[in-house]
Amino acid sequence: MTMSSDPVLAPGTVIKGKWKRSSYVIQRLLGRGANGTVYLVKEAQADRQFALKMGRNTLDLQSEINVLTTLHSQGTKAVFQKDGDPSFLFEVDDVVLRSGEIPFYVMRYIKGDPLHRFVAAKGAEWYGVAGTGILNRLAELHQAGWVFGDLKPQNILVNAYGEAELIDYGGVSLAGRSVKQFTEWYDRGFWNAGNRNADPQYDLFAFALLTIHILEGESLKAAAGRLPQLRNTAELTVIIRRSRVLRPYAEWLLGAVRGEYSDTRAAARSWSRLASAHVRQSSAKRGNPRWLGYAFTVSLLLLAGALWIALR
Ligand SMILES: Nc1ncnc2c1ncn2[C@@H]1O[C@H](COP(=O)(O)OP(=O)(O)OP(=O)(O)O)[C@@H](O)[C@H]1O
Repeated sequence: MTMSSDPVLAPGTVIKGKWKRSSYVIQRLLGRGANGTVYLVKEAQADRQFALKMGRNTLDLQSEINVLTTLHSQGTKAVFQKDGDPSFLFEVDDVVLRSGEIPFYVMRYIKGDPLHRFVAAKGAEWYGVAGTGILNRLAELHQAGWVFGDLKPQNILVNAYGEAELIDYGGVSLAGRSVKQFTEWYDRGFWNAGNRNADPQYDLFAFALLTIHILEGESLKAAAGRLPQLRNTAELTVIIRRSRVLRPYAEWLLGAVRGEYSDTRAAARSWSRLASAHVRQSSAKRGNPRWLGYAFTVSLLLLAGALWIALR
């Protein structure tokens, strides 16, 4: 939700932290959402670029900043560190603007497209690669005792190689608490498939629904429009079983919709196997050169390697 009373700061505006005294120059708007406005910025004294997220008022963003700071201090390394890159959370401070004192945080700038746009541009086959990255990120969070909550295409940025990063930690909850923020279509409660307690299965359900939405959007739209009492796992099972495009992932999706996975890391591994098998099969069917299939497999292996390095 964007408020018209919430003006976008112009390029060239300098944001100077009240406490830490660092200055950042706004280069352009990256996006706006319910919790804040995100800008591409450059350090005033150096050339490094970051993304800077600013709340609209004193209270906005505070809980998101608290979660990020805790994750950071817990050393949830794989979530926050990519080899050579600065940590995801770079700095937290307040800025004094005409509208009052506003909290902001500075994070790694992720060059990529939201998941749905990435798939629209590259083709459905690439969904498998991006999905592996998403599930690995979720596995890291779950292992650290957190649940992402509001998984949606806009909260996932994917680069040209299919590497996916989660952004927007505003919906993250400690496992065992209630989910703070969710998007109806991906929400277990909306589909009468379980409660809104933050558990790893909640995120895996959301991932499954996200997959159905991106690859089989019309069927999901029709089912979501039915009366609440008609929305259930049986309905989702029919969509999954009938869909040609979902077929490579059908068994995996059914498991996630039914809440059967107790270990996100194992679920990510089995997804990754399905994704590479699917790519190999479809490139063989189309008579594509074998290297094309290998290119996907290499992308998956690179993701796995990066993850292994990050977790060491
Ligand atoms: N680290 C980042 N690197 C690049 N772009 C980013 C980054 N963080 C956010 N963005 C962009 O800014 C947009 C808004 O960010 P974000 O989703 O964090 O805001 P929000 O207010 O929490 O949104 P929502 O209403 O979805 O909860 C994103 O959709 C994305 O396009």
